[in-house]
Amino acid sequence: MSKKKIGLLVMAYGTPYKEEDIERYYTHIRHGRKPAPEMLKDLQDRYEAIGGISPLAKITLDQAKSLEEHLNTLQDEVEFKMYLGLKHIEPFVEDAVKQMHQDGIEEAVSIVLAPHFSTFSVKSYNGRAKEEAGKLGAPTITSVESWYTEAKFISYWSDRVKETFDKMEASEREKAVLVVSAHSLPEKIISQGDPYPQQLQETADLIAEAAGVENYVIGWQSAGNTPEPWLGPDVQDLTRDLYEQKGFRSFVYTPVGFVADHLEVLFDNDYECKVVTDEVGANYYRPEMPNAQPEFIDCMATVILKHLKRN
Ligand SMILES: CC1=C(CCC(=O)O)c2cc3nc(cc4[nH]c(cc5[nH]c(cc1n2)c(C)c5CCC(=O)O)c(CCC(=O)O)c4C)C(CCC(=O)O)=C3C
Ligand SMILES: [Fe+2]
Repeated sequence: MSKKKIGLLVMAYGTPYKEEDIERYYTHIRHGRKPAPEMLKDLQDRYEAIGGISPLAKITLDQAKSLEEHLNTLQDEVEFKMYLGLKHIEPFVEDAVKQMHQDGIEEAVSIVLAPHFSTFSVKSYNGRAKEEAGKLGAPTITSVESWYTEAKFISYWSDRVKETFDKMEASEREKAVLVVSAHSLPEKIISQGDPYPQQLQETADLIAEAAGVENYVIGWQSAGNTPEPWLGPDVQDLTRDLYEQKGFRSFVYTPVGFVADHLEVLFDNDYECKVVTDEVGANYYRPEMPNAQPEFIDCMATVILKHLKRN
């Protein structure tokens, strides 16, 4: 008898594949409203600054394929078949669910390539997937809602942080601070009881403890350009304040709300935060993102297998 097939729905943000895709991608992010020419230009310039286009499309696909392959080597009971579903560009989340349905997949497990739960991110991905599956009548999808407490996730980052601090001379280390960050969201999520800010704080506590780092803070980055208040402090302001008020001279940035090299890291950290550290004369460190490193793929596979055992 052949093994039971389980759909592995891997969901991620998505990125323009080529420069001409930037406008329609941005329009999709803005719920169908075209960006004003100066907003579009600003985004085009940021992509230009990181090499014209983001490496994210390739990395996401690599992560998803590696996860499928690794899951199929770790166990022999079921066969995982991967479907990639993106939030803001094709293949959309709905396309992936349609494809699973066409392929006769009856059961699926979904994971979002973002460790923390929020109503804005993980809930909307899973909501879209389940709505489409509901319309089609299949597959049944169970979802991993967050995975930031997975020991292999914490150790990925605490190992990188420890390596970074270990390379410093003792005198530098005394004046070094770890900045643990995620994508900012509108501040109103707090009054709505969203667990996102608390989950980032917990992540920071776990990483700092495991790495033996005493000086650490959480911060928010990449906030949207809208009049409403966004979660703060922003990592750039935070850098300046920590330099001026606390005397820190080395900054180690770990954007743990993301899992890949993309615009928000390559520009918002590696360019924007570095502008501030350069200006004040502080040292800038940003340990490697997980991307498709085997250690990280094994982390996500562990999360999936634990989830299936429980559900
Ligand atoms: C929570 C969250 C994550 C992490 C969780 C997850 O991964 O799901 C994330 C990741 C990403 N966000 C990305 C890109 C963008 N996000 C934008 C705008 C926005 N993001 C938001 C939220 C998030 N975003 C929000 C609330 C907005 C404002 C929308 C509005 O206006 O209502 C904009 C518009 C312009 C700008 O603001 O920069 C862009 C270009 C890329 C791809 C980068 C690349 O291509 O390399 C990635 C991985
Ligand atoms: Fe975003």
